[in-house]
Amino acid sequence: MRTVRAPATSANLGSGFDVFGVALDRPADVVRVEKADETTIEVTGVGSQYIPEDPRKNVVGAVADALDAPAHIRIDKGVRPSSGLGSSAASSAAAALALNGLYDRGYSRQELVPIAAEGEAVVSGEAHSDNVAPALLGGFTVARHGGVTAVDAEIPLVACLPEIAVSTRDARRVVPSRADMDDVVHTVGSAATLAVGMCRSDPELVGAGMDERIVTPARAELINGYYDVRDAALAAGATGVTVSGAGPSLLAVCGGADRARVASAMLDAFEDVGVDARAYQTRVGAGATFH
Ligand SMILES: Nc1ncnc2c1ncn2[C@@H]1O[C@H](COP(=O)(O)OP(=O)(O)O)[C@@H](O)[C@H]1O
Ligand SMILES: N[C@@H](CCOP(=O)(O)O)C(=O)O
Repeated sequence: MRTVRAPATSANLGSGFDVFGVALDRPADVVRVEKADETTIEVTGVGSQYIPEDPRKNVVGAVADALDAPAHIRIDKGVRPSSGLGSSAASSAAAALALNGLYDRGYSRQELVPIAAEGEAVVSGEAHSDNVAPALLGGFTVARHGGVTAVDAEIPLVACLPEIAVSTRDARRVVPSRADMDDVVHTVGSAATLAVGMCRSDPELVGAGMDERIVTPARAELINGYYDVRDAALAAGATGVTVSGAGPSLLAVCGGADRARVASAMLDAFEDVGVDARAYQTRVGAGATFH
């Protein structure tokens, strides 16, 4: 038997669409695997009523297939599905690491990234690895076609999750297929700033580098109160705010001393538009760990 905890993640960070990701210190999924003749799945925890236990529909079924590692898999969800916090990726990454250990497959964490990404294809139609990469490797990650680069960063964060469900599949449909060159240049400048900020653990640079004009405005439309909550977080001291993943969560970067104030400003702003929400005061954290 093997048990692995894998963290929530936030991917894109505004300017790094389908490329940048960070592991969050909390919340997390816990996945336990035992060898079996065929794969069966049990799901408990946050939002488990919305998660299929059929191995063809649950992301961990695809990961078990990819590793040729049939198992009884128990998932204790800490990351709500359809949250923009890499819920499916947390399960995929945890299952990949746990099954790799259970069956002694010997893959490195880097090698497990495309395997865990097979799980993402089950729910969003694409094997994008910008969530599973930080869930496995921790820190700030850059996922490109040639592989993944990861760096540790000390950055305080607030992830604010409203009681709205936005599926990644639907939120990918609103992404424009073309962009103006001015906006592309702006995005490159932001992305470079953000990457430097992560390497320096500088919340000002990371916040400034989240500014993006192509994908974020299209997705903001799917989140009731997005601009009010963003502005409230900025007024409370956040250095940058964007849609977390495909939404509906918002991710704010700030100095450690401002985190509680930013979290409460975001919650109040959601409440003002009649939306219940919860806020995680968190930071860039470690990747999946064995228990
Ligand atoms: N192990 C799993 N954990 C979370 N969601 C899962 C899992 N397996 C399948 N799903 C399905 O994936 C969808 C959530 O994934 P997604 O829309 O990408 O949200 P998130 O941003 O939270 O990962 C839901 O429809 C859910 O039923
Ligand atoms: N790059 C993807 C990330 C989706 O993240 P999720 O946490 O919402 O599943 C996208 O932006 O579509």
